[in-house]
Amino acid sequence: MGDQSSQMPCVLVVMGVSGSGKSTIGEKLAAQLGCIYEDGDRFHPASNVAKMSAGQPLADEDRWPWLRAIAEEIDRVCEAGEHAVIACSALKRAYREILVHGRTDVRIIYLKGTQDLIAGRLTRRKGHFMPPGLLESQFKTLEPPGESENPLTVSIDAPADAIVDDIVRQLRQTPAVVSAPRRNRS
Ligand SMILES: Nc1ncnc2c1ncn2[C@@H]1O[C@H](COP(=O)(O)OP(=O)(O)OP(=O)(O)O)[C@@H](O)[C@H]1O
Ligand SMILES: O=C(O)[C@H](O)[C@@H](O)[C@H](O)[C@H](O)CO
Repeated sequence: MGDQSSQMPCVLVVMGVSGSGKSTIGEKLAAQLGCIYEDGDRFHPASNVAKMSAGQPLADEDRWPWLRAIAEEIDRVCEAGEHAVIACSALKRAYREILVHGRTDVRIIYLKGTQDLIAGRLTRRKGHFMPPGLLESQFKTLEPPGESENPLTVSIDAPADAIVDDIVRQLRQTPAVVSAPRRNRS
């Protein structure tokens, strides 16, 4: 990550519903930071992609092995001393727990937008396996990250380059690591 590596977490997980811009923003962000970009979709087993392509939402059971594979990749990147931006919908808190648990050098970036805005973008998107019809279930499943997860949240209602600038500015301003748990004072 060039000069910025010292203040950047090892892995930035770009999360949000399908169509929120994870790939678009994630690729540009990685280019700006000078690190690798990885799309979480490549860790899906073929059965998951087939299910989504057929218009069926994934269940928790479908997502656990996929999330564990991404967590393994996060460990590999960090152990190798690399930096990466990884796109992963990570819709529920329990899913993010798998990606973040015990890893202090991972930061969540939440791409926040309305269903209307994203639906419009998805109907215009071409050549992607994910049908726009699954957006409603993505929003039903979504648990936006809470404060205790120390997310970096950005509005997606802006041009992609402006969103990336916003993320980089926030990364510089906020501490990467959640503060240590408070000691028991008794
Ligand atoms: N800030 C933006 N302004 C306008 N269009 C955008 C913006 N960000 C993304 N898009 C467009 O919206 C569509 C969805 O973006 P993208 O494919 O990056 O989302 P995603 O979260 O990676 O989706 P999925 O999870 O389904 O792979 C694409 O056609 C992309 O070009
Ligand atoms: O958790 C999920 O339902 C899936 O990961 C989806 O979010 C897709 O992977 C992605 O959005 C399509 O590219």
